[in-house]
Amino acid sequence: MFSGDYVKSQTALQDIVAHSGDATLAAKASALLLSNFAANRRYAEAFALANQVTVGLDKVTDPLARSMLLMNLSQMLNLAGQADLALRYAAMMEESMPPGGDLCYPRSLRVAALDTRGHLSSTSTDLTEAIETCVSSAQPVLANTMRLVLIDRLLDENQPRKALDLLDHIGGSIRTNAYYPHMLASQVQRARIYEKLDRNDEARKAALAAVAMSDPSDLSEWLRDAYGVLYRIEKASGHSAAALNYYERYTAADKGYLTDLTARSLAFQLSQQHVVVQKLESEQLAKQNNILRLQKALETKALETGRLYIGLLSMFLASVIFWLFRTKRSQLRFRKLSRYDGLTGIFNRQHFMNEAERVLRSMEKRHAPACLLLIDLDHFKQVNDTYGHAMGDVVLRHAATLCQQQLRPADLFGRLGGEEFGVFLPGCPLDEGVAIAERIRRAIELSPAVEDGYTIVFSASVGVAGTEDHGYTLPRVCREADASLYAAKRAGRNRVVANGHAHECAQPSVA
Ligand SMILES: Nc1nc2c(ncn2[C@@H]2O[C@H](COP(=O)(O)OP(=O)(O)OP(=O)(O)O)[C@@H](O)[C@H]2O)c(=O)[nH]1
Repeated sequence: MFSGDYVKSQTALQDIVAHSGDATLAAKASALLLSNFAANRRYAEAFALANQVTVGLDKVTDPLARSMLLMNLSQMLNLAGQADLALRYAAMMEESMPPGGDLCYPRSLRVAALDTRGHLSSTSTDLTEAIETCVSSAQPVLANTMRLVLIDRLLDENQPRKALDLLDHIGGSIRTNAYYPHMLASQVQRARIYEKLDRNDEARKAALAAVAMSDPSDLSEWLRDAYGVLYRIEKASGHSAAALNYYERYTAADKGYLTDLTARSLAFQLSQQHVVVQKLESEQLAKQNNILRLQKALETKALETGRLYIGLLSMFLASVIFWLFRTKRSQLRFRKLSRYDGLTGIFNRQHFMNEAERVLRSMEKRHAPACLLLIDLDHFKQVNDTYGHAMGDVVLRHAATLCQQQLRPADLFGRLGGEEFGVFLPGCPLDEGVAIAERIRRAIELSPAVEDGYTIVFSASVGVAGTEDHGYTLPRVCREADASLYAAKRAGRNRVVANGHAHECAQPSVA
């Protein structure tokens, strides 16, 4: 790079940045690359790299690498007219200097930034201190840079004599160091000084020397100023053609310089825009991520809540179903209790009567006959008295079973109380009813209850009444059947009586 092969040096530096794997080395290479891009007016790349380097600056701990980066950043930003930022980097560089470090660099950077800002005068302490620091730290090139700035200020302040003294003073050093920018700058300044001192021949000579040592494509302010001096001198001398020629060159150089200045500034602004856009994009991305995260959390919560609701609903439904089931079971149990006799499991009196009434209505509509049988066990008290109440229950259950065996599914059968049973035979004429009553009586007579080694022979009296004789009024039919039952009892028990007429009579027998 120092020998002027910028392309080769760029490739090498970029290779180091990308592949060295050494952060310190990469930082130093980046710093040099910044200089390289700036020197070649590749401002867009320079500022893009500057932004990149700024982001990673915290991680650069090596003092030399860090100060190289800070120095180049300060220079770059100053080049873009960003004097405040350049000052900040210069200050950072000075702060990070190890004790005994060379303060010439940060201070001269500070002066350069103050100069860009337009806050510098020939008496500024920053300027004089920077010159002293660079002289005492044996940095003649930087010391001369500061001195040339001082000469510039003296010229602006119309102190050409002082400026000339200083220029003569540093002339030897500039020639010795042979640093091209200084050689050019000192020639241009000499031309300006002589112009101010009305020493036009010397001014022309100095300006022509500056032009001669310049590259015609150079966009520096120095070349512009040299043409400016030449234009004004030729004009003052009345050399219109020469004056016009220099004026054209002056304006071209000025335009080139301003274009370059604008290019730097635009490149910087553009790079800042990229940074802003990137920041916005990453903020946007962060926001989107946040929204997605929140959405996910919300969905998870909704899912959990949904599950909870489903769980609660299921529990609620289960308890309702259970409750309904229990209620239904209780209902069924109560209905059974309210309809059936606890001992024998057949209809109780109430239910028997209700059902008999209902079926009787149906028979009446169909003009079909029906019979009512009232069955009463004979001398049942004796069974209880002889064998005990529990045995009496056995006999009652046994009697119920025997009766049921003689009945059809459509027949109604109930326990009307104590040892009395009722049978309602729908569609059954009286003679058939009597026959059934007789079968029941005989079954009871012939089937003693056997329990605990006892055989209990017992009998029953049956009263029969039919609709054919007594109509379809249940109380009446009941009354008639009861009368027949009473008749059967009075006639000696163990018999069937219908309409007051006894049927077959068997031997009364209680064991
Ligand atoms: N073991 C038992 N005995 C009952 C039950 N209900 C009523 N009894 C008894 O049945 C007997 C009925 O006696 P009574 O009304 O004098 O009639 P009976 O001894 O059968 O005489 P007749 O009907 O005139 O033949 C009483 O002793 C009652 O205590 C019952 O559920 N279980």
